Amino acid sequence: MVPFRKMHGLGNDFVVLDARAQPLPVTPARAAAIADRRRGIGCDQFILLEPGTDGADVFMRIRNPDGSEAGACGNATRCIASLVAGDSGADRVVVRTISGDLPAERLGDLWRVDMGPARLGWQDIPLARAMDTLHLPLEDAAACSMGNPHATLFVPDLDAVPVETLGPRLEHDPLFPDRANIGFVQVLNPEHIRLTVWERGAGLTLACGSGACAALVNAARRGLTGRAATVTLPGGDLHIEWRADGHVLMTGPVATAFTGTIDLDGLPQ
Ligand SMILES: N[C@H](CCC[C@H](N)C(=O)O)C(=O)O
Repeated sequence: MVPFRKMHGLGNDFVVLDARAQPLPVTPARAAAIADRRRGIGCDQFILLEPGTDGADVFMRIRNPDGSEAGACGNATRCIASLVAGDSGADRVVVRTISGDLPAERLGDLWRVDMGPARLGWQDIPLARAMDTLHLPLEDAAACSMGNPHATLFVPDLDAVPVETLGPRLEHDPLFPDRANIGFVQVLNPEHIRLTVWERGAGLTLACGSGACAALVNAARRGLTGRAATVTLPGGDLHIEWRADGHVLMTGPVATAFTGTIDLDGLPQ
């Protein structure tokens, strides 16, 4: 039996397994089985902690409920920073992902993460061919990478958007060879936007940290907001700042819902 921790950031929820002390046999199929909300524990992302090396306190591997691997997860980064800090009492933690190192810092009850630079080139996202990433020939979306692919659509009324039909259609559009996370944004004012995200490999979530970063960056590139704003998601608020050096800072809460144990050997290979 292996202990797990169920955490969430604004209702974007995670099952966390800790393989820092010894490796755990978690295949993509097993991660998907754990993420299943009826047959498993249930989560938007499955997180495996591996040992940190040279400058990183921990390595965070991220899987979606469909078993696919993700290069970034903002809400999980805050949760994992607080979990790792809980061991040592540290106020600063470096979380390494397959997309790079993410320094995180405690700010009272909240955690702020340097999510790295927003990448704006069409190859960075990636898109299928060379084009202006600020105006895609697909619903006039804007795209950028936060270590994972994001497209942002600007809409006048978020409540009128059929996210559950449009989301999966755009996620799988041939314009996105690696698929994409699809964010729907309503700009309330230059310091405040609303966002709902249809996540690649996960579907509709209550919050998406990297999606909030991408939404603010794309809104600022369009001149719809300044370089810092509150992003209101269905699960609550994040504060996002696109720093002058291109790095994006995300600030928000962390929570543990419960802990338990799971029999990995009982899961499909
Ligand atoms: N919930 C995460 C993003 C998961 C992204 C994943 N769905 C992908 O395939 O890139 C966040 O807070 O940033």
